[in-house]
Amino acid sequence: MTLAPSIVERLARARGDLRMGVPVVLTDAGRAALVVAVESLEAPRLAELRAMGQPELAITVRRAETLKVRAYDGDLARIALPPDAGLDWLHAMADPVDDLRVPMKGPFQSLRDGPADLHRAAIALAKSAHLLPAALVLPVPDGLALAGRHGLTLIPLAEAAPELLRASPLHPVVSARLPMVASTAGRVHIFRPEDGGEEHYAIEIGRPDRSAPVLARLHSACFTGDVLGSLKCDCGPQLRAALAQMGAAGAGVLLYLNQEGRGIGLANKMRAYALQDQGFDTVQANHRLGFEDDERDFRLGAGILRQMGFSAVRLLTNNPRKLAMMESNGIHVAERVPLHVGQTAQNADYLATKAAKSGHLL
Ligand SMILES: Nc1nc2c(ncn2[C@@H]2O[C@H](COP(=O)(O)OP(=O)(O)OP(=O)(O)O)[C@@H](O)[C@H]2O)c(=O)[nH]1
Ligand SMILES: [Zn+2]
Repeated sequence: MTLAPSIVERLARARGDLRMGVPVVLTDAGRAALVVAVESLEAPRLAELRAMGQPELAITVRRAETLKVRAYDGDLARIALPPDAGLDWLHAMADPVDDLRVPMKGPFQSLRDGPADLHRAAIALAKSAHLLPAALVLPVPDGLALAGRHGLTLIPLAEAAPELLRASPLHPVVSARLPMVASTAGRVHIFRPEDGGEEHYAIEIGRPDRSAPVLARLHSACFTGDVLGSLKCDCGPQLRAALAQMGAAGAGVLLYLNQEGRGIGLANKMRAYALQDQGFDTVQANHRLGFEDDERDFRLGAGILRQMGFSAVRLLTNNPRKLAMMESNGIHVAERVPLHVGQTAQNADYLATKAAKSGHLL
């Protein structure tokens, strides 16, 4: 143990830096770049980056499809920043809110030479900071010296890549009894990830037998549905119905996973809702923002169940991806228990889209 922060700690710092609009230095195989998230970039830093060289805009292939930008790097596109492009142009490239009003922002000069690893890592970091997935990347000759001179966080990709790929280990923090409407025998367990990310919760009802499949639900946080009673989705009724079913059975475990908006964060989910008001469905809206349909990592649910001593579940869900992810992460799904509640006039299209495009079972 040393006083210097580890790579996991520096990655947590980098996420905080990007949210604050502070550049981060990424290095890989002798190359280096200064990276800022477009969403949090401000004019003085943009001017400084321009004065230092030729910044490149990195966006996901999803966003590139909407903008009709050529993508030569598979999952992403790199665009040379046009000489006259200012902050407004960059924000419009990242944020689809005005796409319909101002559909074409080109012509674009997509870059195809050279590796895109630093750009890819920049987008991954922006996503994990719950920002729009767009970054400005400025190649620099000596990343180490630059980071040292300005006190910037330095991330060597060779060290960071395994950390970005693995599910962060979670540690139990505390648990306490919680009598609830659904059951007076409730207990809330808090789990904290090592990577400085969101905490997740397990709500245990009764004392489920660890040697038999437990009635379980993986619930993804939905502030609008769970708390506000939104009629646009079925999350609130699903949450309450799952707890009620566990209460009636006398045993069960509900994981409340803080993966708001299928992992894109509440601000981005609200951006998706604004696009839905323009006529796009839930999947199209995510794509226009530059995200995949579902950015959640279900491995952490399996990890929490294992830590709590469960190895098999009767899973309350209509989502086949959850079944597959449980099995591939060492939790046997003995049974799928369907959970159809909370249909409203306002969420009929949303539920139909989930069945048609996301494979949800009816
Ligand atoms: N990005 C985005 N997220 C949404 C939208 N509507 C709901 N969510 C989020 O979706 C998550 C719920 O996931 P769902 O796909 O509805 O259901 P599921 O949990 O995968 O599947 P079930 O187990 O069958 O309920 C929550 O995190 C919600 O915040 C939307 O329109 N856009
Ligand atoms: Zn919801």
